[in-house]
Amino acid sequence: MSLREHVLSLFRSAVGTVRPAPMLKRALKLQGGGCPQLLVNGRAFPLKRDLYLVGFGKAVLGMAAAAEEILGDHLVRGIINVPLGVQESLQRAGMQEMLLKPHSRIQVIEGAKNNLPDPEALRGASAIRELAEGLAVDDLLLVLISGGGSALLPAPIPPILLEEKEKLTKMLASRGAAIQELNTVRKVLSLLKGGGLAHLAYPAQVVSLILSDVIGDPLDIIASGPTAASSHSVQDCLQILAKYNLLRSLPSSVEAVLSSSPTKPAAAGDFSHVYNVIIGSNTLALAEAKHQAEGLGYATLILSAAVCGDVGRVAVLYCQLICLLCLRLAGLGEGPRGSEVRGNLLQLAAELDIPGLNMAEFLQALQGLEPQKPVCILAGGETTVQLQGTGKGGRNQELALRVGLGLHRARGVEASGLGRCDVIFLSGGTDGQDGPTEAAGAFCSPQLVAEALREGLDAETFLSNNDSYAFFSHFQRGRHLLVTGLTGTNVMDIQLILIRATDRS
Ligand SMILES: Nc1ncnc2c1ncn2[C@@H]1O[C@H](COP(=O)(O)OP(=O)(O)OP(=O)(O)O)[C@@H](O)[C@H]1O
Ligand SMILES: O=C(O)[C@H](O)CO
Repeated sequence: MSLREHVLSLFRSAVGTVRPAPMLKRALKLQGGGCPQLLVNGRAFPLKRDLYLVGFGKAVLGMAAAAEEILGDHLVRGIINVPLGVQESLQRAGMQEMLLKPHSRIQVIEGAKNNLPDPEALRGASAIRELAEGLAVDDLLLVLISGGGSALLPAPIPPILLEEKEKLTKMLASRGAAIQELNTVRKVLSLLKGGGLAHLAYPAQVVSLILSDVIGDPLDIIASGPTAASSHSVQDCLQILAKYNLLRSLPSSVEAVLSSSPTKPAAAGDFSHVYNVIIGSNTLALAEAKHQAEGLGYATLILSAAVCGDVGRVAVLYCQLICLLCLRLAGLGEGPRGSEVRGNLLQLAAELDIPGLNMAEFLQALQGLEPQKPVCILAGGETTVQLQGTGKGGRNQELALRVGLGLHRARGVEASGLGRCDVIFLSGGTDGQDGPTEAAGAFCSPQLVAEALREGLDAETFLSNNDSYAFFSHFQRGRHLLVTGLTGTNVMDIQLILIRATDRS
């Protein structure tokens, strides 16, 4: 198999493991018989009375279909809020397994056009709220949560109006607020976020199955943590509003809610009736790909599942890493060039401040890999692109093109080692859609930019207009685009590097 076939198969296996059906089957089991119980990650919850289901998020339809299959007649009723048009697109894509059966007990409400809260999402949130409020002590509420859940579960605290909350969210996002900041504000202004849903469901047992689309898998940030204890207070919210210069332009309704909010977050003890479990994440996807890569004979290491920061700087990090791996395979890793590249990597890691990444330890682990084996490095996370141009692209295609350009330049450096290795780099969105394009991402090699120049395509010109999709669609008629179609899941993005010594026989 070629490197290209390997890299595609590894990406597919990473995504496959966090698809709704396999994920739900791993996490959730039903033990029937006289005293039926639900086993969630091995923990038993007796089904004493009624079992209900609610859910909200972009991947929740497939999760609900898989859950209903497992729960069968034990499920009394369910309500899920999912993105507008998702049933039709899954139908069109032939993904029947992600759709509910005709006589499903789960009601589907579609809303949140363009990932923004709207009256439909509000209607769905009210229905979920009513269901939760009506639960009794021996009931069990299964909650399915995935990315996009914040917009799909709007419940502004009165007198805040939906439009006011939407406007505030939009302003924060357009001023560059990170998801952690955005959701810290959302939690304080909502009846259901920040643990609100879990409170309303009390005294029923609440079990939440969560697909994480946030770096580090923070329970209180993913979909704004409707069943998680919030670690933030109203002061944190005020600080964020001040940072983005919004304190003076707040509607009076928001001011009223902020001034009457409790100053301390709820105690963890208030959540003793709740079991939150992450059933899918970037970390899990990378672990599966690692397992597969080892099976294919690669010496494999995971760099991090939290790679974030400016796409340009992240591209430099990957280029330097590839250069180091090539030097190593060429037996030049310990020379002056190797030391220089290691120094660059330590500096870049410090600058990017990737949560949990210890670059010195990673470099140490690299040295311990079997020297003759081909190498596979896995990573994941979400970069940021500051749009300068008017072109079409996504952060994964932009990253792949930038890495291609960096490797092209590095090939010119004496004793780079790149000429002695076959290299492939892939970056892809696990949801199957990178930005507003039909591709999930793209791959590159050190030869890509030179080959494109021969076709009259200048990578730098495309990059300066954020036009990575146009570049990859034209180059070799799209051969380097990663096209998977919608996958029905989302655990951010994945990057894969495969390197082996060039066969000179
Ligand atoms: N022309 C472009 N070139 C590069 N990146 C782009 C371009 N246009 C949009 N983007 C990036 O694409 C991202 C939005 O796309 P996408 O919907 O895949 O991501 P998202 O909003 O994080 O949603 P999800 O979490 O569901 O993947 C933004 O981060 C934006 O910066
Ligand atoms: O819904 C949200 O808040 C984001 O997708 C993060 O989970």
